[in-house]
Amino acid sequence: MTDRPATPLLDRIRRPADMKRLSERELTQLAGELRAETISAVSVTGGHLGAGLGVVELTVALHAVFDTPRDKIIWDVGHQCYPHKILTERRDRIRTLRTKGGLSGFTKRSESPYDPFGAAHSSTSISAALGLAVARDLGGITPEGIGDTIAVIGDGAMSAGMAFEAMNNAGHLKKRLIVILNDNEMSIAPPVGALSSYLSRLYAEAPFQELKAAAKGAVSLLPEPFRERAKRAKDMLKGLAVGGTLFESLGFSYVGPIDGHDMGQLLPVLRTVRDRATGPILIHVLTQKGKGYAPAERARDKGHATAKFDVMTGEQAKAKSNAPSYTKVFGETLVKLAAEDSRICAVTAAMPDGTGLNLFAERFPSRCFDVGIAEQHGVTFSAGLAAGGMRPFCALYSTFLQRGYDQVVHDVAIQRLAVRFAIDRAGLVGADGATHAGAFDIAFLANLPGFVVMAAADESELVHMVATAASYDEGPIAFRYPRGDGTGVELPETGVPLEIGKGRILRDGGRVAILSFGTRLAEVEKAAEALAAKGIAPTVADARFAKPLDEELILRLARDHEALITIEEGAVGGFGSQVAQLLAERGVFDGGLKFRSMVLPDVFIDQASPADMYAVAGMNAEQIEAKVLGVLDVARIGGKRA
Ligand SMILES: Cc1ncc(C[n+]2csc(CCOP(=O)(O)OP(=O)(O)O)c2C)c(N)n1
Ligand SMILES: CC(=O)[C@@H](O)[C@H](O)COP(=O)(O)O
Ligand SMILES: [Mg+2]
Repeated sequence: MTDRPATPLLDRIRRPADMKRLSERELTQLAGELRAETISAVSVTGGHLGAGLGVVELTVALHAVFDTPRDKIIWDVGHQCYPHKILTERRDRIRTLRTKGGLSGFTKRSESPYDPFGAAHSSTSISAALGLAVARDLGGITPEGIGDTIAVIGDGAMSAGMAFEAMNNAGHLKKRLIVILNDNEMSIAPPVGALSSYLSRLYAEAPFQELKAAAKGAVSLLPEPFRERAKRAKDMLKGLAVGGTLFESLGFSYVGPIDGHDMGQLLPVLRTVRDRATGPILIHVLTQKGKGYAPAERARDKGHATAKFDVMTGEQAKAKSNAPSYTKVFGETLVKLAAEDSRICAVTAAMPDGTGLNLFAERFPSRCFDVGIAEQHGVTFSAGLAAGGMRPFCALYSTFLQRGYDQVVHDVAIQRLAVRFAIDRAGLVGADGATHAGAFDIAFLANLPGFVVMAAADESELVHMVATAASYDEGPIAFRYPRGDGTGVELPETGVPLEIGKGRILRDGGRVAILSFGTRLAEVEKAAEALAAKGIAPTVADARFAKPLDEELILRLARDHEALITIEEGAVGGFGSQVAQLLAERGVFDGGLKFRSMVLPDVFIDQASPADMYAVAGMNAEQIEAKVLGVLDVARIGGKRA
């Protein structure tokens, strides 16, 4: 008789309550199965792999020890939450991650009661956990009740100002609050900054943990022994001499560091904290990003984000494209310009590869600054560079620039400092969904006095816009471009600065003019072809600038056409609203111009492919065509009116 293979433990776990009776050995086994399931799922969907693999044991231990969803686990950023989703009633949908109609790649309140606070932008978890803890103590009511509130925050996310604002407040309020610092010595790129060095120094070399705990009278909080990965005793002892860790100075009890892959350390620490903690406590957990999957462990980014891949080899599916990405075009163009101009420097907030500034950093390390996840600081730091006579390019994703808005207004715009904002991931981005949509920057920049706001219609235009920004010293200037590959147009050898506030006409047509701002131009062109075939050839123009507007061009289009339609990859309040304001001010509507503005709809659009998201937004070629037919009141084939 052969032994039948045991049923995987994971198959018996639908929700955390099913884990309560498992032994430490079984929980360790469960973690192994959970890791394999996470790898298998992400191999099918693509997505954030490394961060989740690093917290598999921590996820199991937290759900085994705490009583979720009454106790609230708040995953910072949320990109590490796939194992958590598998354990919290979502395993059956885990292979729909990041797809249309599927699970979000981040935590999301509307998706599950086990996600008490949604995220995707970093460093919000401690504030949210503190808010929940205070609500609990004030008698706040939620469907599941509120027990412990636990923020799990990475070493990268911990570098952001928000995390410190929250700790400052928590140390003052002295509420029972648990912060788990998941220290894997990685952000997306290797972490930078003094805090990262400080955290490194907190690791121990010798049995300093017992010594430290004894010094604080907290030995009972610590399991024996704490020697794993111990390598930094001296600095720790120095820390003790001056009154403890930074976290203790902020009013937190500090426990750790402990090995976040060892259930034998995680479980007793979490149980002790659960049973004994009174005020705010920080547990410093050491983990390895990408843990347990060799291709991720080996990768430079530790498997931070991946396309679909072959589990056996780790080989990722490659999208075929004949065109470079906008990001690469930006990075390469800036490097060329910086070779000629020693005043050009570049700033990224923890996204050197994502913004293309890795190329700049390689070539001009002393002029490239990764400030960590610190967009607010990045903006004001750039303002300082500009005030000091440099030509800073502050390269941020549109969605993360939102973090630095007051700095854009107060530190840059009001002082008319010539900071160049390179705004990547403009418009809808696809699998990252609503949290990462670059929907608002046109509106929130174009309403600022003195700001120049451009959008590239293709990658060749982007080259010219980088050159325009480099040569513009009169004040702040921004140019936006989307995630992904360009259209394949030929690239100019060098960029030629554009005339500020001047657009261009691409096709002359008849009754209707379509004025595009940004990369919807390709869809507009397709629509124009289809319309021409129906005998309604439109005029097509590329505005290039949302501010200052090309008033002459716009007024001419309005005068010479029965209808004018604007289109942009942004929310209401942006380019179309600026045009409408101009037309209203100049009395153009009094003459009966039919005006339509195609903008992102007033909803947050969930993840899907960019094309599907733009279909939801009503902005693909067919929908542009329908808009034209509708405004001209032309019946569509099939009898439908637009
Ligand atoms: C405000 C903000 N800026 C940038 C990002 C992009 N981002 C996502 S994860 C990440 C790194 C986070 O590092 P860490 O907190 O250490 O987590 P790990 O991936 O190492 O687990 C960054 C920079 C973000 N999500 N939010
Ligand atoms: C979690 C996060 O915020 C980033 O990792 C983001 O997913 C990066 O997106 P890109 O793939 O567009 O660089
Ligand atoms: Mg990290």
